[in-house]
Amino acid sequence: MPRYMTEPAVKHDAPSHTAILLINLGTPQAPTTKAVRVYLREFLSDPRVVETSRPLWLMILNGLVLNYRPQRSAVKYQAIWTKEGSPLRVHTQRQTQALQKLLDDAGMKVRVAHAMRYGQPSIPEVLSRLKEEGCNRILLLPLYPQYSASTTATAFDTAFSWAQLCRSLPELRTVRSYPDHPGYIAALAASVREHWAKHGQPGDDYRLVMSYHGVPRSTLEVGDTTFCECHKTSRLLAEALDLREDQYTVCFQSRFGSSAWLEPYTTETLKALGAAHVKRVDVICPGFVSDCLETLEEIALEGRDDFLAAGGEEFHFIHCLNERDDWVRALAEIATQHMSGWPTSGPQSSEEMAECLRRARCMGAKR
Ligand SMILES: C=CC1=C(C)c2cc3[nH]c(cc4nc(cc5[nH]c(cc1n2)c(C)c5CCC(=O)O)C(CCC(=O)O)=C4C)c(C)c3C=C
Ligand SMILES: [Fe+2]
Ligand SMILES: [Fe+2]
Repeated sequence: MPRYMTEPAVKHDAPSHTAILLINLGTPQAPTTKAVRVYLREFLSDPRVVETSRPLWLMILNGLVLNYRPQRSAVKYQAIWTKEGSPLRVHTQRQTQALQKLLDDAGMKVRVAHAMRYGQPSIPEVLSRLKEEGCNRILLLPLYPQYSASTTATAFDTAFSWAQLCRSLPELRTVRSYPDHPGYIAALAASVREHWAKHGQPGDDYRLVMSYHGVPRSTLEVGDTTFCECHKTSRLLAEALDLREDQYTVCFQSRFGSSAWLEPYTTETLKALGAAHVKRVDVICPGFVSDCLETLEEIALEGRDDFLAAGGEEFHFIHCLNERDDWVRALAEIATQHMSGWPTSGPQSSEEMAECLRRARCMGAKR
């Protein structure tokens, strides 16, 4: 068995293309215990996600977590599942289509595809397809504005593992994070202002709660930058909205297991705000650009209950950016900045290939 993939026959005059690969987390195929177990097994076996010692963690995962969590999580997925499927998948597909249309309308010749880190369509599968289609410049653009080793780095690891098997490598570029991109911040601010226009301007007893997906606190101590990037986004969003420091709160949700995660926790924050008789909270989740289980269930349903049960009066959830025009424009800007120098105006013949053809050096090559 050859170690590296066999390449299609060389066509010296074949056009080469530029592609953007949007990468998201992935989601179960169905809101059933079985499908959620398959998804969680792949997700939670990733050493970038759970850094506990392997043998110990695999015992806990197989002996406990995969026996109990899939059923509980499936009930939560059922509460948010749509006719078209999982919200995370639906929004990622729509973002892909919207970005493709925007670039087409702008006259750019760039392919846009998406892949999921867990489940389908997988990163290796989509990279192989793009390569077969002649894309030899591929920009990896994770749909995570803030960097985290548990999301961004594992997506890149997967792409690079695929690349390690390629004989003829495409050019690969990565977008690490974009927590302060002006277009991203402006789209978030516009979504809040539109929400205020619809539900009334906030009064005195008001808090804009900015909730991000947490990670174990130990990862901050060893150099993960999630915490700082979340705070940077929050400060810029508050500035764009002219909010005073006492009008907004940053917190972290989705804690998994019993170790300490980034604090303050969203659940405790909402309960404390309710108990302190803050009349109204609006919750926005700037770290998620597609509505998903963590926003539609954990915040919009559970978070609401927590706040109201603790004594709060009015709770609103502000939807993720999803396929808002201003967000798709921001994505296009982020991608264009990172594709700088790459041909994006039409199918190109590689100069080296043309040169090779001119000199007839490879004319005898069978492949
Ligand atoms: C076990 C540790 C986890 C880490 C670390 C983690 C980081 C992390 N996750 C997201 C984004 C999403 N996570 C989602 C679901 C989800 N996350 C974990 C665990 C960790 N995440 C689990 C077990 C689950 C599955 C659901 C459950 O059983 O609770 C989702 C939603 C997926 C969907 O299908 O809708 C997203 C999105 C980020 C951004 C992040 C690090 C910053
Ligand atoms: Fe998560
Ligand atoms: Fe959750």
